[in-house]
Amino acid sequence: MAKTGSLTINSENIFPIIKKWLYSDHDIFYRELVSNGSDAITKLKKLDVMGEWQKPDDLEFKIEVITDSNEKTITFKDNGIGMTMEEVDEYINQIAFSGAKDFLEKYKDKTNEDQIIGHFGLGFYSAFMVADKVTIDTKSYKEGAAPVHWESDGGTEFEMEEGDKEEFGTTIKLYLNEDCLEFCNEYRAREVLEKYCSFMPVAIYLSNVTAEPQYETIEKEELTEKDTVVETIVEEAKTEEIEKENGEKETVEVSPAKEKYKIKKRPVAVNDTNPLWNKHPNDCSEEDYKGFYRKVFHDYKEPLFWIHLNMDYPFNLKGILYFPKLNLNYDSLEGTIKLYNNQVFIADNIKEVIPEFLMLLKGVIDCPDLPLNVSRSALQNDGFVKKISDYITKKVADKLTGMFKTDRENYDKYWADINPFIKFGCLKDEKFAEKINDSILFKNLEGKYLTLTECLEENKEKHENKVFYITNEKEQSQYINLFKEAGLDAVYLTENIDNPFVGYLEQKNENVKFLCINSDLSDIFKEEVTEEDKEAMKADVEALTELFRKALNKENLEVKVEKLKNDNVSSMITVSEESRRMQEMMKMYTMPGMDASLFGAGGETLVLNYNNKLVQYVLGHKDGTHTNAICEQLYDLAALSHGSLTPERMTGFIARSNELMLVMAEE
Ligand SMILES: Nc1ncnc2c1ncn2[C@@H]1O[C@H](COP(=O)(O)OP(=O)(O)OP(=O)(O)O)[C@@H](O)[C@H]1O
Repeated sequence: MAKTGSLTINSENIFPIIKKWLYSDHDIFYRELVSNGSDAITKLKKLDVMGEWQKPDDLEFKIEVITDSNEKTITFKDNGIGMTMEEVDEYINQIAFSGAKDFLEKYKDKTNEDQIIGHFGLGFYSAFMVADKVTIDTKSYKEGAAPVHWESDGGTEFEMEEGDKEEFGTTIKLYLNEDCLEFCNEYRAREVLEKYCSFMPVAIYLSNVTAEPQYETIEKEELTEKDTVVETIVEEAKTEEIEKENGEKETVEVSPAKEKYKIKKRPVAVNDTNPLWNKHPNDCSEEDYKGFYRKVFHDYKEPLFWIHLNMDYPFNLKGILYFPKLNLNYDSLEGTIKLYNNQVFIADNIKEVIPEFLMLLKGVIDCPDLPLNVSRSALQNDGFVKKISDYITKKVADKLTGMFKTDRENYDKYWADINPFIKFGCLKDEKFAEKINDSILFKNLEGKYLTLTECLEENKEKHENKVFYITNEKEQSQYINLFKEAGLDAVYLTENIDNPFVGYLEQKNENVKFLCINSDLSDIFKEEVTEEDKEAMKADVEALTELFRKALNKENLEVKVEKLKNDNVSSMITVSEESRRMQEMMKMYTMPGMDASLFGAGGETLVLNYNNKLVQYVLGHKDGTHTNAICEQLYDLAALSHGSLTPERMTGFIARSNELMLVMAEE
């Protein structure tokens, strides 16, 4: 007698809502049905271990996914625990369907922002998102259990009767609706299975009933009972004719006759049932880690190093985090952290669980204890989730500080790659910052990597509690040379992140001043000037200021005249530290194309070297024919070595340079 029933869900409202909910990842039913099969097998395995059931020796636990594009169906077949009729009634008719109802009630008013992590909690019912009709054929593992056939058209009414399934386990067949036919395409199926099921604990085999059968040839001794032989291939012995010493020819056998078998291609599981993160770190080789990285992230560049997370208490968490090799010019600074729940993929980069700065890394995290059937906003406020996230942060900091202490050579080597990550971490996470503080490095002019303490110590004599830094090696090359000549040191802080990071450093180290290398010319470059000298120069300074202001048509130009030790330097531009930072901020916050000088940035000073011959020439020939041109040229040269010229000034500079050369040529 067939049992029929209907659901108390109102079908008019459930489908539009659930379909909308699944709009972004409606492939998720694959994961739900495969993981139900995997759970059913895990349960049976447990019964075997407990001695309540005995696994037949020749049984291989597996899940088969069979696509049929002619019939427009997908079949999920497991040899797990199966269900009796009472169980189908309870688990499917009541629980699965009522789960759908609860879900509907809870989330019907929610928008996409409040997505449920990984969409857990709907399980079997998700089949109806893609299928018009679903059938279940199941048979419990229990002795003498009767098979059950269940079917439902549309997911609101069902029919259940005794079925004809012979082996224990469950087969679920989805008759896809017209909008979702893509899912019975074998390649699409493989793609989805690889996304969600790559590391599930039970072997998953995908097959396509409409595909041409595939074969492979094996050696005779490789044949196993599971193979289906289609043909026996007899390879004849191979012979060769050789010439004996006495000149006679002889035929010898080089390889004997042998038989090979053409067999049906052996199925290959789509998943790896024992992912590397589950193994003990001592059992994993460097090659294992690198291979796993390549396979999961399809990144041909080798990772720098990695952290194997392995925690049982107070919560269960396993995973591997890789520090990727960054190519700052081309790669966006975005990594991928894949989150799993008992080897079932949930989603990438769930920021509620994984600290934001760790998203620059690549890795996998499997945390079976995560409460995933709640919304994202609830996760954010969950104390347990916070503990997980703190644990991961701590482990990462420990790895880095450990390496700094015991393997400084490599740490120095990695610094160029890992520093954006560490700096971002310092800005984002106070606890991380605290731990990592003493392991932050600065690359100096000699290319050595120093900590802040080391840096201050080395330069104590020359510039106490001051750190000069370079933000752009090319633009600041003139200053770098001056620093080198004077035996001064500076550090490279040239990444985008360094701009906010300098602010952070100053905040943390109140007594240390951080100055951009072009912010002011240090006294070390200057000759000592007595008060009398200053008095004597005063008129010249005024004259030069006026000359340059006039020549450049810049009334407010700041001009400073210094006696620089290096008399080859004629002119330079310095930008006060405050103005430079202001400009950086402008760059970050103003619209592209907006001129930052509109906001009163500037703060430039033209420094002229009193010891330079050209400067002296200008002073001696205030009304000379070329004086104006020289003034302009000196300014442009200073601006060029400081950065760049505006398009107008560049055009003028090129024209003027040509004219000056002509003057030289005509002399
Ligand atoms: N392939 C299967 N073999 C045996 N029992 C199954 C199978 N699929 C589903 N069930 C039973 O039906 C129940 C309901 O399944 P459903 O997928 O809706 O929810 P769930 O797996 O319990 O939870 P989740 O919502 O997290 O998936 C399961 O708990 C299980 O007892």
